[in-house]
Amino acid sequence: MTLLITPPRTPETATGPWPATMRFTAGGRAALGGVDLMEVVRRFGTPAYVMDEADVRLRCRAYRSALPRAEIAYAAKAFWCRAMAAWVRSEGLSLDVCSAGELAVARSAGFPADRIILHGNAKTPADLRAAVDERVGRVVIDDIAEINRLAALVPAGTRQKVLVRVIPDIEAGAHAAIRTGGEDHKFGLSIGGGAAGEAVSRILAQPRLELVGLHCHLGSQIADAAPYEEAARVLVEQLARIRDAHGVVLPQLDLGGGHAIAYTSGQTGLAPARLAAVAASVEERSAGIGLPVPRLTFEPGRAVSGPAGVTLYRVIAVKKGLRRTYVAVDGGMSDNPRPALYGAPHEVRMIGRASLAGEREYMVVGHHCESGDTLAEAVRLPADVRPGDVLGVAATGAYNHTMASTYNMTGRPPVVAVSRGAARLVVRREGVDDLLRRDVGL
Ligand SMILES: Cc1ncc(COP(=O)(O)O)c(C=O)c1O
Ligand SMILES: N[C@@H](CCCC[NH3+])C(=O)O
Repeated sequence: MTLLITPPRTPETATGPWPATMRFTAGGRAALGGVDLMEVVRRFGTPAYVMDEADVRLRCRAYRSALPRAEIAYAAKAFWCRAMAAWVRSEGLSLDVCSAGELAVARSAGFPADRIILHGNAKTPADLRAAVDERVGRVVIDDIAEINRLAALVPAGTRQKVLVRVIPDIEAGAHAAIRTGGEDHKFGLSIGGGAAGEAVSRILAQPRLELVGLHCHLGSQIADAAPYEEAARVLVEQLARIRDAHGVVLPQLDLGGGHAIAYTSGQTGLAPARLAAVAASVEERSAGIGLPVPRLTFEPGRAVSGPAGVTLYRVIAVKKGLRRTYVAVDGGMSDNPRPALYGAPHEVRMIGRASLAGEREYMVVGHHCESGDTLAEAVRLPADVRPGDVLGVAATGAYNHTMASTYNMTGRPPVVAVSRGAARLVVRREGVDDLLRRDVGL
């Protein structure tokens, strides 16, 4: 197969949605991680999530080199399995988990507990117990009552490090459902309303907890650095207030994640380099008010795993409707709920054969029983696209596998990792047998 030479892309220069090692060939084929994607289809079937290990690693490195003094904690909720844990661990990242389940995957892959931060607005007893038993590095307090609940689990003679999640009251994020930084959301403790201050006082009075800093998370798919600058300003001010009120200098500031990626060729993500300006402003502001510079943490999820993923589908039906032509595939909202939930756009390419038929506009839909089951609206595909063809959907490495469901008793797709010319299964396909095993009825 002759591969078209495309210049290597880095997270800073990439504007398109395809992974770093994606190569489209003149013959209509596509290769990822040096593997012909039709080979992946032959070996693992469709639908299948394919993850480009090199792209993930490149993004981890871009964060570390743009923010050398900051801690980068990958947000597991975006994409999580033991292979991913091994990649981010070996790239020196820390980890943000928000359940005992995400923590269990991390620990089973040997992820060091002291590099793990546990989040959650409603941590269950099992979440808190797992965090303490596993000795995670930090727990982020998101509720006043959680302070005593957590402290009661910490063994005598030890101390659990904690951060307090405050509400910076900044609205940012690509969709209302993924904005988390305002007063009118379920996350964090209000600064203005006094809950954040009360949490700080209570933790400082609690001998089994050690307050090490403040946390905030604004939302997700934020393409601009300005909201982070503003959040940093609010949080540094709070560090100064805590110092003045309690004589305690907190050493850490966690600014959360939410950095945008490109879902289509027209979009640009928030490159890690743009966050370097936020880090610089924290240094300046801290110096300005006589505070030692806190260690910053960033928690990117989507920006580490999202662009690395391509989902492969088989076309099942092509149907001309009143206003548009539908291309229906063998997956849909069960493996990618984002278009239905947030109106998220996606770029789609036919792979596997060349076409000289020109292009026309289609709506790519899934095979589930509802009209909102759309994968991509108004995408251009070859005019002769037909059942049996294979489509690749870009930028599906974040919040696809982790948010997948078994709607209509559809088993979840496998995850195939590609790297240096080899493909390997890292999460197997869920079959009807798996689904039936849970059904203990009759
Ligand atoms: C506390 C926290 N940190 C990090 C993230 C990761 O977000 P993203 O994948 O948008 O970077 C989230 C999810 O929005 C979150 O809730
Ligand atoms: N699930 C959302 C992101 C939520 C981030 C978690 N706080 C998405 O797919 O965009």
